[in-house]
Amino acid sequence: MENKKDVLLSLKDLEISFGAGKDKFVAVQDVNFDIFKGETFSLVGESGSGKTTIGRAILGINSTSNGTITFEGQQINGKISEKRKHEIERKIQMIFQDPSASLNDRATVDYIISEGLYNYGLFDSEEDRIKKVRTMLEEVGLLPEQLYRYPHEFSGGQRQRIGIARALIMEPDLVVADEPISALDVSIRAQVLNLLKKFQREQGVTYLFIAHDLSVVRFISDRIAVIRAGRILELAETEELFTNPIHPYTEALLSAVPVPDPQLAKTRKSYVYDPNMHHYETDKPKFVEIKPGHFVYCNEEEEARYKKELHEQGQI
Ligand SMILES: Nc1ncnc2c1ncn2[C@@H]1O[C@H](COP(=O)(O)OP(=O)(O)OP(=O)(O)O)[C@@H](O)[C@H]1O
Repeated sequence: MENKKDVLLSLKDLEISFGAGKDKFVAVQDVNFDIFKGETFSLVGESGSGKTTIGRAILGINSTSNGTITFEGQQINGKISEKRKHEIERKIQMIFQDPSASLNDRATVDYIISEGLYNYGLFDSEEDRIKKVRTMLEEVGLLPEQLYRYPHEFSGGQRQRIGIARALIMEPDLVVADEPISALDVSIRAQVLNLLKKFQREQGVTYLFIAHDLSVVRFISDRIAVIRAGRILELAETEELFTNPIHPYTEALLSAVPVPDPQLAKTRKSYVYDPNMHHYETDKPKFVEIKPGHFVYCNEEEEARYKKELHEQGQI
């Protein structure tokens, strides 16, 4: 197991905008976080909050308008050499939400899983390549004899397994998993999450897991960042976020998470978040580390109030 505190990816003051002039739309701003080697870091927020935009910027698909993305200590946004770009495209892989749309339906499973191996010459001989692909198929719970089938011959869950095989065969350091289970049948979601965790244990791969639902990420994440309207509002270790949420938006999201215990469900407060309570343009909020490892986006007055409350509760 690698030291979890080694930073693999770092986003600093990241801003991503679309359009220009009066049509300019800032989709992501003030985004600051590090992802440690070997962890599962989840980015959670409602539809349109900017999760996919951040994931695509890390992969180099979206360009950034401000700030830096650093991977293995080197900046990867903005101008980078073709050689470095090629290297990163192997090291950072993506798993998509909709396995039907993301797999080429005219290609066999063998071709889909091998494509990256061909692009990077990651095999010694044809025999070696087939062996790698067969082993990977078994690793994701499919049968080696299904090698020459086409994606439409598989169920949704099996197609997602093909998508996972295609990403993991590249032995990436980071996998951006963008809502990898939300298009799947509820009954097979846990299996796919377990499969992702298995690869993490075996290969030490790091995940940036994107989801719109906190309950999905609770059991797989080491740390969670909550995003709303392009800004990260809170970031903490998973249990810390669930037991001691600080930002009112996180509290509102958590009050929507179903609680299995009916008694507990009755006593839990229900929060409604009013976005107008924050005046970001005039307040100059910052992403402040309120407790060790627990960050909240807040202005000075909120910071003082949060700290006072935590002090009174004996948390700091
Ligand atoms: N290419 C683009 N051009 C213009 N606006 C865009 C583009 N891509 C994304 N946006 C806008 O940026 C915002 C963030 O979108 P994004 O897809 O990142 O959200 P998301 O949190 O991933 O949502 P979802 O869960 O629906 O995928 C949205 O308002 C979206 O309309």
